[in-house]
Amino acid sequence: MTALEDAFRAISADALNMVKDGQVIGLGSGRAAAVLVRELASRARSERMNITGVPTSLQIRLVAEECGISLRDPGDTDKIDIVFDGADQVDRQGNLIKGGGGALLTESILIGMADKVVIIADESKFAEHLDAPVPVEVHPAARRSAAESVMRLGGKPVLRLLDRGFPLFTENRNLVLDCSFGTITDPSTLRDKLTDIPGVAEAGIITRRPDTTYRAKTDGGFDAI
Ligand SMILES: O=C(CO)[C@H](O)[C@H](O)COP(=O)(O)O
Repeated sequence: MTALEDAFRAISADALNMVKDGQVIGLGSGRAAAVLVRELASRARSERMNITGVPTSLQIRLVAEECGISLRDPGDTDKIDIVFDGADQVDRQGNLIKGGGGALLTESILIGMADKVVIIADESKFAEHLDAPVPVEVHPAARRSAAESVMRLGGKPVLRLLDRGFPLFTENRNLVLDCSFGTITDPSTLRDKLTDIPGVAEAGIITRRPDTTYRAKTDGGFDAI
């Protein structure tokens, strides 16, 4: 196990102190979320807590199923007690870039319905301002028109491809444009402009400030903001 995985496990142990019996828990996607989900399952078992997980992707659903967490579909849920998720970048104000795994639409929906948002990211993801490419989920019929609109906003869109040049399709059968804007000084306005583009299902900028943000350190330690 790497020091970073140690840090994710230590963070999970701390973060799971927030979870109470009977709660509905949003399960984010990615590596940090996968560590937390495994810890959640073992905590729920050892403390005999009855927890319902709501997965943000098939990736995390598979992890949760393997651990025996009982699950509910996002579409059957209107309220989540706590969502635990990762992030691709975190700025000083707590704005996030998400969608590195292509699960941005459901992640954003769960963050929107959660009472509490907890983010776990390694220290390389923290920056003064957001400047990483913004994943933008687009309907295939808007592949070109949405890319043109992104360019008019000053962005450089790149269609996300898998190995051998095959395009990535999200679980919603959409495409992802990874859009570079340089330094993003006004994430909220950029998010609004991107989500206004016809055919855009979601933009991977989250402006809801997390209740807790954990920073995993490469020496195995962590801190919380
Ligand atoms: O937004 C996401 C998936 O769409 C992930 O939360 C994000 O990519 C971070 O993943 P990891 O913990 O593997 O670095």
